[in-house]
Amino acid sequence: FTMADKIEKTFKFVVVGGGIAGVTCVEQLSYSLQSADVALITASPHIKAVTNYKQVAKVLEEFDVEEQPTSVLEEKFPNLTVIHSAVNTLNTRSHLVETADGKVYGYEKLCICSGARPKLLIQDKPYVLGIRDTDSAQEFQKQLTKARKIVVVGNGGIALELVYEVEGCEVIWAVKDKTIGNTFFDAGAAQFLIPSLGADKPEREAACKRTRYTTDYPTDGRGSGPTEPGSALGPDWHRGLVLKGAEWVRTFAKLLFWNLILKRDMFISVGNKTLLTLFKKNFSPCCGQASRTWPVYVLLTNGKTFGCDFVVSATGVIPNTEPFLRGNNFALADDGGLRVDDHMVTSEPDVYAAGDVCTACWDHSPLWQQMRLWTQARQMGWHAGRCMAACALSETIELDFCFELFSHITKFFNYKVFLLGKFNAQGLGSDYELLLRYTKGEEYVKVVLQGGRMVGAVLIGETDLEETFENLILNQMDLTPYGEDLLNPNIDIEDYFD
Ligand SMILES: Cc1cc2nc3c(=O)[nH]c(=O)nc-3n(C[C@H](O)[C@H](O)[C@H](O)COP(=O)(O)OP(=O)(O)OC[C@H]3O[C@@H](n4cnc5c(N)ncnc54)[C@H](O)[C@@H]3O)c2cc1C
Ligand SMILES: NC(=O)c1ccc[n+]([C@@H]2O[C@H](COP(=O)([O-])OP(=O)(O)OC[C@H]3O[C@@H](n4cnc5c(N)ncnc54)[C@H](O)[C@@H]3O)[C@@H](O)[C@H]2O)c1
Repeated sequence: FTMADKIEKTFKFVVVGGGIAGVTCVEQLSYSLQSADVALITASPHIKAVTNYKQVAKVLEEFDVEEQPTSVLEEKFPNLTVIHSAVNTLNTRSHLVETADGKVYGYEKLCICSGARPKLLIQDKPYVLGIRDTDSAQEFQKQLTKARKIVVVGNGGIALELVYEVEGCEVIWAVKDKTIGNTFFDAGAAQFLIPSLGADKPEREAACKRTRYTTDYPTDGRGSGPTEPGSALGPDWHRGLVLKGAEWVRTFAKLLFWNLILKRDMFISVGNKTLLTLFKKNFSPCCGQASRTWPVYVLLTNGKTFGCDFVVSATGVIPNTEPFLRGNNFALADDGGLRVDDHMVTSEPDVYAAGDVCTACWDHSPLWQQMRLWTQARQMGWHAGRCMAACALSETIELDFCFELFSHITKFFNYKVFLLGKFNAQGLGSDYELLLRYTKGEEYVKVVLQGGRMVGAVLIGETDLEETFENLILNQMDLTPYGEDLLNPNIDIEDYFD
């Protein structure tokens, strides 16, 4: 039998993936073309839905994210069919997909929203864990309840959240960069945040304008199996998970500033007895743990060795492209994502992609960059849905305004964080100026100026400057006459520009 002999049904639109990108795309399609047959094929039994969406300013947005049963979507959109299975094969020439249960579906237009998975330094379960979906977060939590010491490798969003949240367990944080949080922060912002690592956490968390991740009901292992990745966790994923180690005492993360480079070949994971013995002979004890043996040892490139219960590899993501590549001719970007143009179209005819699986390869606005984030997954899914519908109706649409300016609202170490534009002067070379305002423990404000115009900003704490700064970046006003008054706390900057 060929795939074509087994076709169950042909849909006008098929979307693969029940994460934020796929669900937003499906909603957009089902809403714009109510008579069109739409199918959502997803490996995970639940979908991620955006709720309480709020536009904070012109591009800054916030929303909650709920894990919902797929029936909620089907009830809302009568033209939608949800198929619970993973896509195993795609044939772009015949416009067919085959799922893990052997069923074949035809499509006129397809959107791939299969997300990404952790880029683990080494595959060695249960000693090396990645965190992506509900199952992997629960596995981490389970292992942590028995752990006395863990090693966290990586310096991005997940590592930052973990070293702050984990309690009752010693944390060795292996950072290869000179400062912490390098995917979001420069050295100044890192310096501002570091004292929070050693401080007691506040009893009540500060109210925070950020997207929130919730599950409606207790997670009980209904999640997808190991070969079927679930949707990515998102903001506040650790809320509701007790992240306590075995000793049940509050210790603070140990920040080891040794400028480590942890390369795959230097990273020794030991389930292997020979290595363990060999290793123990040369093992130079540290942190007063001389007499203990550990399930796994980690050798860092600075020559230090640490024993621990397990390692968290929080070292970025790899787009989930594999099932779609065989036999097709997709152009891939350097980061492994499916290359898409400004209409979210891949290099294969009638195939679109959105969210973490794709790489935005259009000419970006000078103030936007792709980061694999919740907000961008929503924006791309929405834009892909609009483009697919417009194409079916022979209409043309422009790239949406949200891609004009990068914006991200989040929270680290219990501080509100707003990132705008070229917040770390990305790609500006040396042709920029920085203005800084720093009040220890309260706020960190950084403005990036180029040619007297604001091109980026980092706001940490309760600054209330986000809307004004977003405006100043979007309108590209010459700010030279205001000089350093721009950040003068005694001047109400909003009145200034009204
Ligand atoms: C721990 C953690 C914390 C995060 N925190 C934040 C944050 O605070 N702020 C923020 O902006 N972003 C955050 N992110 C990033 C954010 O979650 C992702 O960028 C976003 O969820 C990506 O959405 P997506 O729809 O592209 O992919 P995913 O959410 O990964 O969804 C992919 C979907 O595709 C399905 N799928 C995969 N392969 C197949 C297949 N072959 N066939 C059928 N279905 C398939 C999966 O089951 C899943 O439903 C975080 C990520 C993690 C892991
Ligand atoms: N609050 C938020 O916005 C938030 C929170 C968590 C996760 N996320 C997103 O979720 C995704 C996954 O998070 P993540 O933290 O794994 O990825 P990330 O891309 O944010 O960070 C990866 C980190 O790993 C480091 N790294 C890479 N290879 C390494 C190696 N061999 N040795 C040591 N360090 C190495 C990088 O320098 C970088 O600091 C990202 O897209 C991230 O943006 C966002």
